[in-house]
Amino acid sequence: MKILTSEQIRRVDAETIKREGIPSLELMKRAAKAFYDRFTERFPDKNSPVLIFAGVGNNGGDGLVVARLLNKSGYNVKVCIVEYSDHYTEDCAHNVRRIKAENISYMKVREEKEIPELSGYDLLIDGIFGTGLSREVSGIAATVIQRINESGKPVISIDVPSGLFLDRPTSFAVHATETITFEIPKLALYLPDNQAYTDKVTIVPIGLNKEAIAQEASNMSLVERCNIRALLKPLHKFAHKGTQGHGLLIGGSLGKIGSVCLASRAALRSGCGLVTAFVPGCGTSVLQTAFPEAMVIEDRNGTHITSIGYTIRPDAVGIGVGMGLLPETQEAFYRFIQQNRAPMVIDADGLNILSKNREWLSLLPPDTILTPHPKELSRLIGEWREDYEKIEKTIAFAKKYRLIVVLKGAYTLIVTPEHLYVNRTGTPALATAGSGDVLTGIITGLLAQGYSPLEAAQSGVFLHGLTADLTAAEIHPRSFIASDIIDNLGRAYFEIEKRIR
Ligand SMILES: NC(=O)C1=CN([C@@H]2O[C@H](COP(=O)(O)OP(=O)(O)OC[C@H]3O[C@@H](n4cnc5c(N)ncnc54)[C@H](OP(=O)(O)O)[C@@H]3O)[C@@H](O)[C@H]2O)[C@@H](O)CC1
Ligand SMILES: Nc1ncnc2c1ncn2[C@@H]1O[C@H](COP(=O)(O)OP(=O)(O)O)[C@@H](O)[C@H]1O
Ligand SMILES: [K+]
Repeated sequence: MKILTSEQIRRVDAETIKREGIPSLELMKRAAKAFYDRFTERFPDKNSPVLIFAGVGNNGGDGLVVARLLNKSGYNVKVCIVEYSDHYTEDCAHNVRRIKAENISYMKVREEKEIPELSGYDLLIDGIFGTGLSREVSGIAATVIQRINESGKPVISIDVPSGLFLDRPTSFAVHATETITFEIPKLALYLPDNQAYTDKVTIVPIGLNKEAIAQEASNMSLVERCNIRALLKPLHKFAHKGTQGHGLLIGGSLGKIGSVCLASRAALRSGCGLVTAFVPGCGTSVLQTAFPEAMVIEDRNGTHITSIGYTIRPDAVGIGVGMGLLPETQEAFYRFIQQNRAPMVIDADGLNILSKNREWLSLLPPDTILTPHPKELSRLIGEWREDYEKIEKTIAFAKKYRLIVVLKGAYTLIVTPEHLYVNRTGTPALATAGSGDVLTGIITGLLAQGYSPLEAAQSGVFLHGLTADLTAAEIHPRSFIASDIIDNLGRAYFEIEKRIR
């Protein structure tokens, strides 16, 4: 699904009206109905008092239609029109007349003293500003937003938390508990700098014209289940371990052998036929005991890697987890990347070694995958002031070295020289030791099976997060551990392959 800018969304909106020959009011109704359906599913208790804030633009118009729908189905709703301007859009003005005609209780707020007391409401719906926001919020709209945020009430935002800019940093906006956004994903909803404003995000279709969306060029998109489903290879009847790829995981040091165990197990569970772990001597018996399916090659040194040599021919390599930064290990890493030509994933200490020796970055074959968390990324590309700058710098870095950067986070970003992908699977359950090692293993396993680096990065990140989504009801997110990701990879495959009508 393409991520578009507010300008593009406005064009799709206008094109939908034109191409489908529908009045703009009809599109507003569709949007409000989509919001209403999701809202009533989440909040079925009709007795809970709901206050709807509506601005004077089309976001406010949506809010008013939502008020009408809720009122009609018996919800206890009141409307607060935040009159930050006298210029109502036509569709908003029409719906003000409709709520009057339908006797829905409403008030207009132009100054602070007119803002109603919020303590009597259970839920707030925010329809003050949407994609039309063009400047910092000030005046009465800012005061209302401040009150909403101070109320501590659950706030469900229509389309966008009011005040959130779609294309630049935001310093003040509604703190939404949930945003129900219309059909087109907006990048700002997925950026960590905006976490105070955007908690849960739900995308609802509103029947925008498909060709109008297709016409808009974008180098940003969401990774979706259907994309991953389409790229998964069939498992042939005559498959054998030799046809399913051989993954090699290189890493570990005394006290950090667990990381290679996790990565190797994850690689095998991702479906490759063979997995070998290359570890210092201290890791051999640990690996062979904890994970008998793996083969092990040991470094001549006991405690850390000093020289990476083997006679096997792996189809893909994952290097760096738990490896440490000792000078001999750095040397071994350098010699290895100079001669390795198998597709490669670099994580953890592999990334830290690269940030200490940036000139080595140009030795990496094109499409090598780096999987930094934000701290590791900053060591590679330097600090950033805000997310948009971070993304710009990451794209420049990916272009310069022709790499794929998997920037891990609540929403992991997959950055290639040409495109930015946003992954939405995963929960805070994944904020647990070793979860990144598992991701490295999964991506290595997928690469070994012959997926392209971009496919492996996308599907690896998607599968990894999906395990947490699927187990949310049975493994409490607090007690979920990295091995649970591995144990549920098969389930994630089932989910992706499931036919959906
Ligand atoms: N996507 C779709 O296809 C569909 C979209 N729909 C809905 O339309 C919403 C977009 O509506 P919208 O364009 O009327 O803008 P909205 O956000 O209501 O703002 C209103 C006006 O406020 C102004 N303004 C801006 N910043 C300001 C500020 N800081 N302080 C004060 N004023 C400020 C600015 O006007 P200006 O003053 O710049 O002339 C702006 O036009 C969208 O989010 C969705 O809910 C659905 O109905 C149908 C399908
Ligand atoms: N709140 C969250 N929501 C979704 N995914 C998360 C969240 N926190 C962490 N993750 C995921 O968990 C993994 C953590 O990786 P990393 O920080 O390298 O952990 P470790 O070093 O312990 O292995 C990443 O894939 C990241 O995207
Ligand atoms: K809003």
